[in-house]
Amino acid sequence: MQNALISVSDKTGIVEFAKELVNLGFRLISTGGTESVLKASGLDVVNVSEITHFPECLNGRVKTLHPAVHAGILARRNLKDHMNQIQDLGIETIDLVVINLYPFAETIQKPKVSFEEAIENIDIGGPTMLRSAAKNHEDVLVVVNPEDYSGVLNALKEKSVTHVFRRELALKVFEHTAFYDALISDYLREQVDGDVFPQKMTLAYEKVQDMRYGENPHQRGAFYREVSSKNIRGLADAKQLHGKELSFNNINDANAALGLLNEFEKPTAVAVKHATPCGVGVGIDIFHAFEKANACDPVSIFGGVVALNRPVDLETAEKLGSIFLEIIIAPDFEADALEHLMRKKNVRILKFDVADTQSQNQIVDLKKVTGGILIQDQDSKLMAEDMKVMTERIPTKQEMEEMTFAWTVCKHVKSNGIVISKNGMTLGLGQGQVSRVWASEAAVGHSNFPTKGSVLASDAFFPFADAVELAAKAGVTAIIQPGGSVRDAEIIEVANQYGIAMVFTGMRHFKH
Ligand SMILES: NC(=O)c1ncn([C@@H]2O[C@H](COP(=O)(O)O)[C@@H](O)[C@H]2O)c1NC=O
Repeated sequence: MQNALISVSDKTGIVEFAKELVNLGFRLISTGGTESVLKASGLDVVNVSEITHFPECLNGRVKTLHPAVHAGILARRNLKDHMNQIQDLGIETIDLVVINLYPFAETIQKPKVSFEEAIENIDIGGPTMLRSAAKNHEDVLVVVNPEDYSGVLNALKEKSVTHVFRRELALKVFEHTAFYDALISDYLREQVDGDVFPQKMTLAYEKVQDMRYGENPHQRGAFYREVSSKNIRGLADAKQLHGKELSFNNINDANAALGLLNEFEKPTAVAVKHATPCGVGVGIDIFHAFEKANACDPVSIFGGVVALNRPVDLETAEKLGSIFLEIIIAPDFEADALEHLMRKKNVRILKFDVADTQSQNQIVDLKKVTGGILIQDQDSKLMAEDMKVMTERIPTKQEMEEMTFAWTVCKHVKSNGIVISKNGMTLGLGQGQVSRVWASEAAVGHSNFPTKGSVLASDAFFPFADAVELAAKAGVTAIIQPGGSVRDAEIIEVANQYGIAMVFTGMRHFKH
């Protein structure tokens, strides 16, 4: 008779699975809680202590950690010596191992969980048996995921348990235990020093969905959610109210829109195309904010993403609905507004409140490079200090406010980045250019509105005075930039010549 050892925290489907195993001729061995559930359904179960001849002890810290269990799992059936040894020791083989672990992830994500409770939810016996069984997968079937119960039963019934199938199950175990341990080390690191640049880096992500394809149709893609005690909220938590499944590019673009929107508290609308802002507006209400974002570049917004930080009313929905958009994201939608937007078959409507992410500035930023990964703090600050006025002319209060807006947007544009704005509305965005003067030309050149009386933000210092000359000709009255160029004196002098007010922020915002 073959032995199946079952010890599960998540008891979903275990009774049905165990019944079928009995029908297939397995004897069931189990631990306390699992044994009770199985026995309650009328199954015959041997408690593991009858195998180990040792009682469960230390409040369940030691139940299955015993040579009788591990030798029974690890003995190689084709090695006579192994089989003789276990026979001499009076140990029976364990042929099927069904385990799922203490819910460590769920525990550390509970609000105000104590350190003690987290530690008690580190499963020791379970991973040890899983690893033993996965190591000896040629002889032992190992099931870590309840979703595999039916597949395993089918394979057993049809006598079609192949080497490939065994290996697949073993792989699932090591993926699972590696993920589990990554969560534990992440949690402990948080408790110890919160070091975000540890010597050994492990990350815990679980798949949310496979995408139809990646950035291009010939690339495959999938979306993963970060799992940690920090309970990071992001697009994986957005509720899709309408439209087709999100694509790889949709998620990337929406992420860029939310990152920028996250900076603002007043009613704000952000339009993004190809992960690049193409219009940002701050208004007295969300309708006016969106009108500004749209007016900035009504051409590029076509097929783009719009993210808003206030609920959408019918008036705003009518305006949004008049444009072809891939995605609309807002904290909520009034019933008539949603009904109006849902008339459009293709638009994806996401309910997500960016305010929920506002305390998440501890998160690191990862960039994949060939053969490695770059990790840095998020660019979560705006300025090193209050704006320092560098010119003879001091900016007006209105210019100061406008420069703060332009600077905030500029933080989110690809370098070299230049933003021109007026009245809480971007007029022109020059981004992703390889020279600062080209970025300035693009910002001025793309404006649909007169730039006279506008302000200009530059994500890094001006290497030359050419961009300032260009801004002056465009009618820019105030410039915000980090400063720090060897030519700062010359650049300030040019600003003085044109009566432009210039402030330094002491902080650069490259975005490569
Ligand atoms: N201590 C042990 O030897 C041990 N052996 C199995 N477990 C875990 O105990 C859980 C099942 O316990 P129960 O059957 O008592 O509800 C499973 O999640 C299993 O992974 C153990 N618990 C923790 O390490």
